[in-house]
Amino acid sequence: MRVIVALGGNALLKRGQKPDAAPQIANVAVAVRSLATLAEEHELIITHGNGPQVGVLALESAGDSELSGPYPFDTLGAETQGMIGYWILQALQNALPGRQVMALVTQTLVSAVDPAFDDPAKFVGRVYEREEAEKLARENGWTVKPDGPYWRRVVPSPTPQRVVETRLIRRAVRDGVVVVCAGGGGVPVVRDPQGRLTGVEAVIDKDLTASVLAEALECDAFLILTDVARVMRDYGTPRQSEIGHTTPHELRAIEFPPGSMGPKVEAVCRFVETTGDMAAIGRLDQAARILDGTAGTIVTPSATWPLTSTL
Ligand SMILES: Nc1ncnc2c1ncn2[C@@H]1O[C@H](COP(=O)(O)OP(=O)(O)O)[C@@H](O)[C@H]1O
Ligand SMILES: NC(=O)OP(=O)(O)O
Repeated sequence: MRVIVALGGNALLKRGQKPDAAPQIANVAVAVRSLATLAEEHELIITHGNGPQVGVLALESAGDSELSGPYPFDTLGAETQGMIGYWILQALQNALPGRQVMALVTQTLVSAVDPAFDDPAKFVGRVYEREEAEKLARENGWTVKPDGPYWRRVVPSPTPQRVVETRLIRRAVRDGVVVVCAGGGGVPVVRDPQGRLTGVEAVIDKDLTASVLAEALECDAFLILTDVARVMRDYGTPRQSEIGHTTPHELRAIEFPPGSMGPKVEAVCRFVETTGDMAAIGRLDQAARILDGTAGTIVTPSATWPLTSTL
């Protein structure tokens, strides 16, 4: 089987956790332990988020008095691909001796007139109490929005159209390479009328890009790994309950928050509706169990879809 896995940026750097390298490398190790099992049996493509990390780099660059201004978000996105891609690459190489592994700087095409440029929605950086977030927004010209009980900076997040390096990724996967790519949803770029690429100021949702890539690479399964074991109904209320096996039709009838579970649900629904294959959302350390249908929220075209066919 060909399997694509998206690792959450917040799962790699948990809300409230200090953004040092060491805890993130430890979280990568947890993810890679569960991914190595998959790589032994399947073709594997790994994407990852970068929301918390790109915010750290943005703050660093904004605080550097040597610079005439902060680095733009396309450049910061590429930096996070290098940093997180390196952590995943090394952990996979150590876990899978003899297997070829590659981490690729990847660009994702978006539309220059995407309405998302006028309505920032992608959470980046750390969480703040409301008062502090609003003060920082006034001082730095940020937009901030609530993220659960906290507040966070948001930046535009246009819809991913295509991963520029798709053909190269397909070739590497066919050659048996485990490919780490499209980190942070891919560096956002637009193509001008002459066909030239230019970066734009945005952070793309990695779950939506993973869905686009999963379709283009004809993946058989799409897993989103994050910090919750299952998607919940009535999340955050006393009535909350875990969703086990479900369909896009059932999921689309439930409202999920934008910027966190919303894009994940949209990404898995889109993949299942378009391909008729299975997708799932679950915890970072349970990849193999999620793929065999014994953990996570499993999304299939119909409720009677035979889960054992993913084995
Ligand atoms: N209905 C829901 N079920 C489960 N988790 C939810 C739901 N709605 C919102 N969430 C939140 O979504 C978070 C995962 O999204 P996010 O932090 O963006 O993940 P990541 O960065 O790992 O991709 C969970 O930690 C949880 O707080
Ligand atoms: N770019 C992106 O979707 O990052 P997160 O997974 O950290 O939100």
